[in-house]
Amino acid sequence: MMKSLYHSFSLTSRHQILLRMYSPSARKIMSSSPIRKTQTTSFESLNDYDEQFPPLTGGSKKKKVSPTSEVDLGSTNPCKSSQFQNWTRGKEALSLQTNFGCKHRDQGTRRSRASRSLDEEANVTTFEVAAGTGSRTSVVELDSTNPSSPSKSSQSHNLKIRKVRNHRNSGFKSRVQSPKRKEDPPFDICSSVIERNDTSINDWALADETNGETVEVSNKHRVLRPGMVLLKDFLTHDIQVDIVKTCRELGVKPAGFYQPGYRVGSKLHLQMMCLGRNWDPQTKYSKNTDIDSKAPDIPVAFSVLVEEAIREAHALIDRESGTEDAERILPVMSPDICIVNFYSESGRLGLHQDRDESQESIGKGLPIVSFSIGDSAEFLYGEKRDVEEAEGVILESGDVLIFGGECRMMFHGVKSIIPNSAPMSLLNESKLRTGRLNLTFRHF
Ligand SMILES: O=C(O)CCC(=O)C(=O)O
Ligand SMILES: [Fe+2]
Repeated sequence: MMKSLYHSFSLTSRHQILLRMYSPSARKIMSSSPIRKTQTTSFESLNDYDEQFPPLTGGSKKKKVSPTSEVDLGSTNPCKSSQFQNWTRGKEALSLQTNFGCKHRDQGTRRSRASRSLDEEANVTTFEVAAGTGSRTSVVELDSTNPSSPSKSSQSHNLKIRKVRNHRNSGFKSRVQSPKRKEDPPFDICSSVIERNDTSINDWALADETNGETVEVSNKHRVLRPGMVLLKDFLTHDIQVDIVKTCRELGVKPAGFYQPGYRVGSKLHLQMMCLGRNWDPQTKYSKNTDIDSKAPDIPVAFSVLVEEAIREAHALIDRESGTEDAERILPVMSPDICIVNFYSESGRLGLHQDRDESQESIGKGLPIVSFSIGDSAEFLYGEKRDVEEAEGVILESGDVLIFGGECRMMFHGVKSIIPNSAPMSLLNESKLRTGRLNLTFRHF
């Protein structure tokens, strides 16, 4: 398994190009989205990865340094397209590559390079240690590649901290304050002002109502684990465009996108906006009575899509299990929170559990429903907060991932964003910036 995970995330751009050529869903991307240039995977590039998942406790582990390694493809490709049907599954990625006739040089050393030692943290009950590491609460530096994230010196962080202290000492009534941008304008997920077209998101809701109860299940969908379902290509092009436009519209308002972080100054490698209820890595869902910071409502059409996705997942679970037990395996959920993340090409999110919702919600296994739009992501998941043991799956634009029931507390994270993998037609029509938009719906 570790080997397969390792292999699944060692794909060079050449692999990705070939995978796309042979994968039906990827062909769509291939035809619309040019791949800029061929790159080779180097172990130097894993430094970033190490930064993302530093040990929670103790000193830093000495990393073995090995020379850059390339992955060669055989000159002929024996893969049949059917072999690529499952290419999104981490486990199958290894056999996929084997089928490709890939030759891995330097295999032994690569394994050790990817090696991380996070086992000692696997059993911790909370991972918000000090400034937090390796989770949604990761310690991360400012994302210098983010156009709306100006680099701040540690001096300015100190300044901020001092200001807060002065404020406290001045006798003002202090309230729990999330370390939000106050001075920065909201991040714009689109590259220029866009016009909303006539097909409003409310039309999807109407379309859904006319669909009745019949749910046709696509053969591309997968039950990854009991309670964890991947719906491939679930969001149509038009719906994706409208989601981008809606998120953009909400996101440029004062309660819109910002780079979340901690009071001490460290930030997550993404831009975030909350709908329904505010969450941030420092204060979680703690009530904020400040009227200005009220999260916008979740658009009704978003909620309709979530419920529709869960119905489709149920149909798939029933079909695969030959029972009618789906609602027990994956409970129904009607969302009252949506966390919208935007990852630039360098964006990522460490392995974490979504554990800040109510005990009741978590106890019932009410699922997290996640929409992916734009560039694809290498998504990791597993029972432990251990990158080596995690499985991987590629989430492409239009995919919906659902995890609830016994998978509700699964560790998960985004290892990387695959550059230039978004459908060109989506970018043209929505003006979405380079990167990935992700919406995770939850019930508090
Ligand atoms: O971007 C993703 O796919 C995952 C996001 C996530 O896990 C979260 O927002 O809690
Ligand atoms: Fe999460």
